[in-house]
Amino acid sequence: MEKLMIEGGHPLNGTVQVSGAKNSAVALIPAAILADSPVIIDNLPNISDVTILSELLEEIGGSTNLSGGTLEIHPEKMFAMPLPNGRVKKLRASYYMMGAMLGKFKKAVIGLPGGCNLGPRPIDQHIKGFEALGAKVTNEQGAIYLQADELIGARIYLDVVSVGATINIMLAAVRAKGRTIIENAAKEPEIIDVATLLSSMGANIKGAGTNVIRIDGVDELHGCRHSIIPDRIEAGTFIIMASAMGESVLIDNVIPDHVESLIAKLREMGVMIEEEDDSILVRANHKGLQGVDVKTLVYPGFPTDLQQPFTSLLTRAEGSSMVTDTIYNARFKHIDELRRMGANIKVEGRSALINGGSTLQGATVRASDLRAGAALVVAGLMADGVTEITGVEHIDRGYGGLEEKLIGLGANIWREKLSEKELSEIENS
Ligand SMILES: CC(=O)N[C@H]1[C@@H](OP(=O)(O)OP(=O)(O)OC[C@H]2O[C@@H](n3ccc(=O)[nH]c3=O)[C@H](O)[C@@H]2O)O[C@H](CO)[C@@H](O)[C@@H]1O
Ligand SMILES: C=C(OP(=O)(O)O)C(=O)O
Repeated sequence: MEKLMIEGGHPLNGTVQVSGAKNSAVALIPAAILADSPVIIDNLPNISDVTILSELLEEIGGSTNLSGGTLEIHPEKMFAMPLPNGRVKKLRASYYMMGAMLGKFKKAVIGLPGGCNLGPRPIDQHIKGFEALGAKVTNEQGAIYLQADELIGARIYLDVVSVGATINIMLAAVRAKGRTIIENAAKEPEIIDVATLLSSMGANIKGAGTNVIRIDGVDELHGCRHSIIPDRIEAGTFIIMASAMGESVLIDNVIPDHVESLIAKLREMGVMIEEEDDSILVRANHKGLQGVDVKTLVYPGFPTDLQQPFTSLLTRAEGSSMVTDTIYNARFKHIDELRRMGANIKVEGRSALINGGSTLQGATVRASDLRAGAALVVAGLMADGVTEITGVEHIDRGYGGLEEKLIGLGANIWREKLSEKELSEIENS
């Protein structure tokens, strides 16, 4: 196990390339199960979620070849191998194996997913969708058993706007008989990306990116080649880092529309941002930043996945700020760690109240989840002295080549192996 070390206070300058989107990649890889011939996915991020999903495809009899951001998937020999335990627990997106295997084999056994611990993350809307399509779904000893004689299109209204349920139902419905309509669907760009891949495989999907998606089932899906959209959350994280420590930072390979809610808030704070076709330039504001209030919402609202790194930035803004997470009310595990670094933040219910203007001090802190880790990296870049971040495995789920990218911008960041003593402290905590 390793820890990230950051010597704070170095200004950031230069260009950083954004990778392909994690939350697309983790749906596109399982989607390949539905094809009858090879699928090639380009622009994959170099993250552990991608590696684990590729291994899961091998567990069910597929063959995969991952090289330099391109994954070739051969689904021809895949079968409905039960996956009640093991790798499925290591990430959230293994739940997409349910929709894809149900769609292809009409049956699946998949353990309940892992992923970031953000408080309760039920999958009742996924199950409601599978049942509406005709599957019998049971939960036995922490695994979901799905079985259908045949899948028949249905009208499904989601009680909660859910990215995962929208994609999972699409995956199950593309090879169902007849028409499926998903109402109150999520509209995130990653949903459009998945629909684009499925359409290239021969699926018939209309309305992805709106709140009503219509799917006309087809008998067969074939292989194709697809390139993943840029990661708006990684891009947003670098935009936040540049807002905190940048002199002149170009974030390249980003779709500015996808980060509009973040850009609007940063401009309100006084950050100077220029949008180009597929890049964003952040320039230093020497007059200082102002605090703002922000509420996370479903897309196109402010993304919950940027709430944690944005909170770190607000510790350096003048005045008070309130951050409210309406998607995950317990997504505040980074706050205790930021306090250790000298931040003045109180959590009340779903909100964090930040008294800004603090100069953070380097400290030993722990990333409890992926974006908490990103928040601590932002804090470490701003802090006086050295910050040590453990829990790096969470950060590696979503940020490929983070140190290299930050070193390229002028940060002083490196990895060290944890000592025996540090390992035993973590095990006993
Ligand atoms: C792999 C992936 O793409 N992860 C993203 C996905 O997670 P995920 O797909 O798990 O998140 P959802 O959009 O499903 O969750 C949104 C809200 O709906 C609730 N809910 C969800 C499903 C359900 O069946 N019942 C239910 O009540 C959740 O508890 C949460 O409060 O979207 C989240 C919200 O943008 C992001 O933070 C995650 O990065
Ligand atoms: C919550 C996240 O990921 P996951 O849903 O994969 O746990 C995230 O990417 O911020």
